[in-house]
Amino acid sequence: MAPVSAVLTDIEGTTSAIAFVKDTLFPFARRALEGFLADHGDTPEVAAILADARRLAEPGEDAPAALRRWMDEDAKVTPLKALQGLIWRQGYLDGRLRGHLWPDVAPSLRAWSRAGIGLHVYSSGSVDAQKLLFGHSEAGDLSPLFGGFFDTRVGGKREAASYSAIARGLHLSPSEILFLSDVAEELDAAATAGLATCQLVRGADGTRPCDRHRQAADFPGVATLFGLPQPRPAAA
Ligand SMILES: CSCCC(=O)C(=O)COP(=O)(O)O
Ligand SMILES: [Mg+2]
Repeated sequence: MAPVSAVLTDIEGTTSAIAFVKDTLFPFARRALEGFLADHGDTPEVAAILADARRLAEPGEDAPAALRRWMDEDAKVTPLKALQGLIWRQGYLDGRLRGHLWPDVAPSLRAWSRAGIGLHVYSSGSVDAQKLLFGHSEAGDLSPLFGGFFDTRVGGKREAASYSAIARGLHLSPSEILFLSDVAEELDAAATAGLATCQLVRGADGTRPCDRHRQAADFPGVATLFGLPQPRPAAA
């Protein structure tokens, strides 16, 4: 096993509770959708997202209807993810949203970063949404810890080619990168591309363990398995 020089992490189910994404973030965007489109639909950024949505919509379906359907299906479609990121921005900036992180995550990320391990994110949530979640997290602004942010623009999370592209983008050999996720199909794709993998099996999220990959209950457990530093003990 090559030593780990970089960690690539998923968000939902890995750094953050599935319930935060499904019960807080998604309903926030759903409630705000119509008003946001009415207020911002003419801006170049939102107009480009709507054009992309129309291109991917079913025949006869308009962009708002397609966006609502994708929300209902939890579809990982790039225009929906881009729009959700823009809607969440308002909530993060005015304090209605704060990014949930499991308590073990921030201390471990800080320890790994101090040790020179590169930290990167790969989520179906848009790059903007990733930066907002880590920038306005319950543990403060963690965005400076991360070097790279990747979303579905690089490809789907269940496709090996996406992980190869990320490794090329980071100028690293795939075997130096440790990918963390709760989802077996994502870990399978990463392993096919040659990345090291570890499944986060978080009891509170009801993750189904997958014995094709090494498993940890939290980030210190990942550190133990892969020889990464442990967080500093909390001050008494
Ligand atoms: C960037 S936080 C929102 C996450 C999100 O929109 C989502 O669909 C979950 O994707 P993940 O790849 O982090 O499981
Ligand atoms: Mg996940």
